[in-house]
Amino acid sequence: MTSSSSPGIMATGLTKRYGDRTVVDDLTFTVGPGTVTGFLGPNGAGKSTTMRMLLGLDAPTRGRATIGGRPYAAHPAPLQEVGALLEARSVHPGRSAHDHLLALAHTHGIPRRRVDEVLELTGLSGVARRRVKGFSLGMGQRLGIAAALLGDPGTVILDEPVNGLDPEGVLWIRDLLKSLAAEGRTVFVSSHLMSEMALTADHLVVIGGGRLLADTSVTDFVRASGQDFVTVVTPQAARLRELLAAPGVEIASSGSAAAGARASAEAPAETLEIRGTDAAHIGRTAAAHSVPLFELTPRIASLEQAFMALTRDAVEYRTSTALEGAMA
Ligand SMILES: Nc1ncnc2c1ncn2[C@@H]1O[C@H](COP(=O)(O)OP(=O)(O)OP(=O)(O)O)[C@@H](O)[C@H]1O
Repeated sequence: MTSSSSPGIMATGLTKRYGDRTVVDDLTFTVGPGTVTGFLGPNGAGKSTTMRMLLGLDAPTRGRATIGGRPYAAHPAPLQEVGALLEARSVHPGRSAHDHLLALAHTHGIPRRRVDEVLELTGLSGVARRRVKGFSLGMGQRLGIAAALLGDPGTVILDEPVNGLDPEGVLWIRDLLKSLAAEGRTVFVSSHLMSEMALTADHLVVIGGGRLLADTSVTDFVRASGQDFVTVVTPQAARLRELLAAPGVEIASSGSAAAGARASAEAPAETLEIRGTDAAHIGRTAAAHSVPLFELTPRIASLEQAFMALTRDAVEYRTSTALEGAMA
């Protein structure tokens, strides 16, 4: 990383009104270096608008945003300080990926060799001479990320970078973001995909209806929501209930016998949802008393549930598609 050490992103009372609608409402948060910070919110929550204000593309109605201690526009070489991928990209369709990046490098005083480096980094070397016009959504997304990284910036701001990527691309983005953070960069990445953020981010800034709902670590976010549970399938549900009974432990039965998880000589297996204790304790207790378990699964989907619980009132609109997307 060539740029100065990165003191992060700071939003103070950031507010945006369109007419009489307040779409970003008095947001104050900081994003520190060395970790991936997820910017979560349902569709229409104001994530893109906030990112555009951070990047000086929209003027705040009120409040202030700085990156590395200054407003974006005050950086003499912004591309070397902040790399951004926003939803709307402008790439000349007749140009090749290589030429697009080279033009960008020239304009911003970035050495030519950096073009090949970012092409390599984003897996585009093999298609670098092809016209962007023929690129898939995923390839276009990779090109956008290549452009964001061209200036070797200390801060990276990416709006929904996994949109349009296939599973391999999603995995690649996850690893890339983590390695950028491990190099000490500030990484701020928006998503409405909770499960993806659970795997990628260490810290979360959550908004709904333009307001800050949470600014916390992923672990604390889930823990605070009280939505964690463990799924257990056992043919000795009654016995396991007795053994696990303790203050704060809640055991619910889904009632259904798990098809295919039935041992011929035993009672039908029952599926239990257990809250207030963890999988390790349940597994040890069951083993110590020879209670067979056919399944013991900590539910990491709890980030979805925590998020849904938190944003339920703040969701501006929902369609079944948006909801399915949010649960993916
Ligand atoms: N130029 C604009 N004029 C009027 N309203 C706008 C404008 N830009 C955004 N909005 C509104 O502001 C709200 C927040 O939009 P924004 O795109 O920031 O949300 P988001 O969280 O990024 O959602 P998504 O994931 O759907 O992009 C939406 O209701 C949107 O319609």
